[in-house]
Amino acid sequence: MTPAALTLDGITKTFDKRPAVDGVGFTLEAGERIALLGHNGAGKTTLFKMILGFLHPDAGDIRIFGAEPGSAAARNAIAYLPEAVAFHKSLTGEEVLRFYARLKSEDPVAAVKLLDRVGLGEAGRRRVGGYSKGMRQRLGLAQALIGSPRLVLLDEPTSGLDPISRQNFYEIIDEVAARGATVLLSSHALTEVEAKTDRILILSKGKLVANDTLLSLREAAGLPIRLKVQGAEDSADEIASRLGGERINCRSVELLCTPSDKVSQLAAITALGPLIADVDVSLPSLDDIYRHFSGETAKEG
Ligand SMILES: Nc1ncnc2c1ncn2[C@@H]1O[C@H](COP(=O)(O)OP(=O)(O)OP(=O)(O)O)[C@@H](O)[C@H]1O
Repeated sequence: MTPAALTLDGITKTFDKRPAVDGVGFTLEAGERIALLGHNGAGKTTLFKMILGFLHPDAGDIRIFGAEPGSAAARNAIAYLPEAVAFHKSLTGEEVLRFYARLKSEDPVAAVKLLDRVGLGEAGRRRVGGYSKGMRQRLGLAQALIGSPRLVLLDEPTSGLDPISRQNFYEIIDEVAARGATVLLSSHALTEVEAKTDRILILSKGKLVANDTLLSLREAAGLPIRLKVQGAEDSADEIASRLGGERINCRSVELLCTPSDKVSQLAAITALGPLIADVDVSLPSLDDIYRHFSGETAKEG
């Protein structure tokens, strides 16, 4: 049986008697794109450092394609883009990639071609000291992709990128996953990862409080669906009295319902005919779901 890309089992790491990572376990398969979410200090970077073999867990087991963190097999499989990526300022983008290609025993010519892929083709001969934060981040991504890694760890990779660069970044992530690599990225940009990843892990105070697809997390959270009903002229009061709900401004009424009540609630709205100008249906966002799961642990804490 082929081993999973990454397996964590009961991982715990304590600093100064405070658990930074507390009994975390999950498995990632080849070709998955997974978002790791959590507040500042939730333990995301500590988890990455243990997967990379930079830190040793106090308890538990980590396997990268069956290999121990830090072993030659694990290091060959993994690529990492740290949160604050830094390169020698006097080197050009091309020189940086050639340097890392040699470190990884990979082809420097193929590595330099990655500059085009991250939109830095024209800046490749300029010194990194003159790059913007977004350009350094893209160079970091090119560095991480040298040698076609099978497990790509990205720590807040899109911070500092403008909207077009972010889009371009996720297109590259899609390509990397499509050729079978597993991508684990940490982020605070919830709306951004919502449509761009296959599965979501939420860390709260070092504990893994959610591990599922957005669809399943939405179901498990049981958060209400919001129906914003816009009335035709002067009909908001009548809509509110016939359907219930809350007037949110002079023309609109907001109703909350469960997923199973949605269709019957929409039918009741439609039955009001000319009183209704428009209906807007909002499912709980990843923001709502994130707050739901991380809030539960905060209460327990
Ligand atoms: N070397 C260290 N020594 C002592 N405490 C540490 C060390 N590294 C991390 N911590 C603590 O462990 C906890 C988790 O930190 P970590 O950097 O993993 O969080 P994070 O989720 O990556 O946060 P952020 O989103 O702010 O980057 C924090 O309370 C942090 O202060």
